[in-house]
Amino acid sequence: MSTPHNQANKGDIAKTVLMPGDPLRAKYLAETYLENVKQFNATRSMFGYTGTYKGKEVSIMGSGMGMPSIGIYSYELFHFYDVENIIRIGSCGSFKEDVHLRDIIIVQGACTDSNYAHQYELPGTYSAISDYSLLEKAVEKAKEKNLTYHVGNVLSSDLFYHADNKADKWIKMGCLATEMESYALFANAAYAGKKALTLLTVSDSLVTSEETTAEEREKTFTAMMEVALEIA
Ligand SMILES: O=P(O)(O)O[C@H]1O[C@H](CO)[C@@H](O)[C@H]1O
Ligand SMILES: O=c1cc[nH]c(=O)[nH]1
Repeated sequence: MSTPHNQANKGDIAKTVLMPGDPLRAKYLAETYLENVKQFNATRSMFGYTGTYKGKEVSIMGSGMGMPSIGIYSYELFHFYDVENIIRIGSCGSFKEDVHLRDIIIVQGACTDSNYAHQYELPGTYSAISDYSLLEKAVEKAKEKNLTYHVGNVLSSDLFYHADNKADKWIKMGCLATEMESYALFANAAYAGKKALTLLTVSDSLVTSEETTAEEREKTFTAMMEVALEIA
């Protein structure tokens, strides 16, 4: 079998998939950390790999940028490839003075400016949250590794470049940072009865305007990658 976006056969993909937005971050992770690696997807250059980490089977696949993109890939993984857990490993822009470059955010919930949940025709507003068992494991691992981490709410935005800066209102509501995928991932997991979590590394700050390079975002957010691999 295959889908329009994934050339894997059923059985090629592990029960747990780590998903960076950047397919080159997926390639870097697979090449750096996995043993017995097999590439299962290259359609649209959205690279996907399965291998073992400390003897445990795990897959890594890019999600692309934004909710429509992760919406497609995660839907297919959950519904057509029997994937049980997806752990997004992404970058984000900090909203807070005390959330510094390279800190880790373990995402508890995601707010959004998108209408992704409109499809469910709910009689209200859907709150997208991560799976608590995965979140708890990530917190324990981050503590064990003595990492600087924050747990909380983020904004999943349709926008990277905002015509009008409305961040202040999200900051007032307690969002720690902005990224572009978690709300759709959590909603897809809930709809499929599966589990999802997002780990983020702060790549830039909307407070101080500090930023990391594209290459740093691809290859150096290893603390987050290692937490994800350890709990997979
Ligand atoms: O680094 P990734 O995982 O792609 O995540 C963030 O980076 C992209 C924007 O540069 C968006 O996808 C955003 O969510
Ligand atoms: O979506 C994102 C990701 C990183 N930095 C941002 O400002 N936004």
